[in-house]
Amino acid sequence: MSKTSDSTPTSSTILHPASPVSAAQGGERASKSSFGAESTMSLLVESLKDRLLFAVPKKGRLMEKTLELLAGADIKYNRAHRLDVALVQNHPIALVFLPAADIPRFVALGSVALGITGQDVIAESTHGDQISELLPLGFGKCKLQVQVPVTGPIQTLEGLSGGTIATSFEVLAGELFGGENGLDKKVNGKKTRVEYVGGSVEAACALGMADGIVDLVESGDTMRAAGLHAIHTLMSSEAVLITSKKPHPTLTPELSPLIPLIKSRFAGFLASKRYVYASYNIKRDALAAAMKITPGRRAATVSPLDEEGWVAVSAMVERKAVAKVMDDLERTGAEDILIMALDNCRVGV
Ligand SMILES: Nc1ncnc2c1ncn2[C@@H]1O[C@H](COP(=O)(O)OP(=O)(O)OP(=O)(O)O)[C@@H](O)[C@H]1O
Ligand SMILES: O=P(O)(O)OC[C@H]1O[C@H](OP(=O)(O)OP(=O)(O)O)[C@H](O)[C@@H]1O
Repeated sequence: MSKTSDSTPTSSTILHPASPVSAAQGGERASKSSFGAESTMSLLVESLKDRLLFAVPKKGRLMEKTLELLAGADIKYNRAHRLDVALVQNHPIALVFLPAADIPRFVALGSVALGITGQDVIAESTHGDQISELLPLGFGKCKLQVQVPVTGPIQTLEGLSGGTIATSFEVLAGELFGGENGLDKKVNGKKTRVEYVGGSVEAACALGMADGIVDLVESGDTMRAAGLHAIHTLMSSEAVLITSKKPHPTLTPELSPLIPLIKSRFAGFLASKRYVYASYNIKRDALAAAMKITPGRRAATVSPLDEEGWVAVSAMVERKAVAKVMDDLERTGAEDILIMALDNCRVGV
């Protein structure tokens, strides 16, 4: 995660000044002869006025899954090369492509109405208390953990107090050790040094620069490869859809309904990836046992078969459990067990 400046962003600062565009062309690069850069930029800023601004990660792990989510929600846009703003073609929305680390500030300060970023980024941001989480998105899952060398002399949080910690999460690490209820006060009063490192944090101990680190863990491969292990978890994190707790200045009655609409579309698309649709036939006297295996999200659908004593059942089943569900159904006497992927759905949020 990179350090970010604290300047208050405005519409014009979210555009990439090196890529003048015409609003009429929906973000296509303008012909150089038609406008000066200033006028095309003011044209595009002008076109943002009647749109809901939605900040999304411009690179890294969160970007790919976010683009899938936008496609699943039928949010169509053209993004010109090197431009950090894209006008959505089928809704009054403008996408703003920003580093994940900057998105909480743009949302909290009202430069954009919606955003997608990691919960760890929000917690690290000094604007975290102004952010409202609308929907967990199920990707970007990781943990923020305190890690020390497996064979090192320090194996406890208390042992780290008064030493040196390397991290990209200065605020959260600082609070853990030096905060009002931090470890330093409880253990020995010595101040723990928190050194900011922008990347490859796991190398800090081996290079003798720190006694421990605070860093993200997803698979744990990096931690183990660096001869480290976790001794404390500060938080778990996943990507979330966020908005500001304060009413957004540009949310007109026309634009406000877009927020629940986007949330509902995202929730439905995410559910369609999490669940599959199961259908099968079973004897009525084995139905009770089968219902325990496929209770459905709300309830299963049961309909009589055109054969005495048999019923057809359909229910949504978690994709990750589907193999065992089919085994259990088979053992219960179910036949003609079919599993169908969901292209999309709406689940009510
Ligand atoms: N293994 C991981 N390493 C870093 N971030 C992860 C990991 N797994 C999930 N995440 C989530 O992704 C976010 C980083 O997203 P992304 O990579 O887009 O940010 P970035 O700033 O572009 O990357 P970088 O941290 O490399 O600069 C983290 O804040 C966290 O929420
Ligand atoms: O548990 P893992 O799956 O190994 O992932 C965790 C690693 O991923 C991130 O590093 P990143 O890949 O962003 O590179 P960086 O070290 O430059 O931040 C993070 O800083 C950890 O080092």
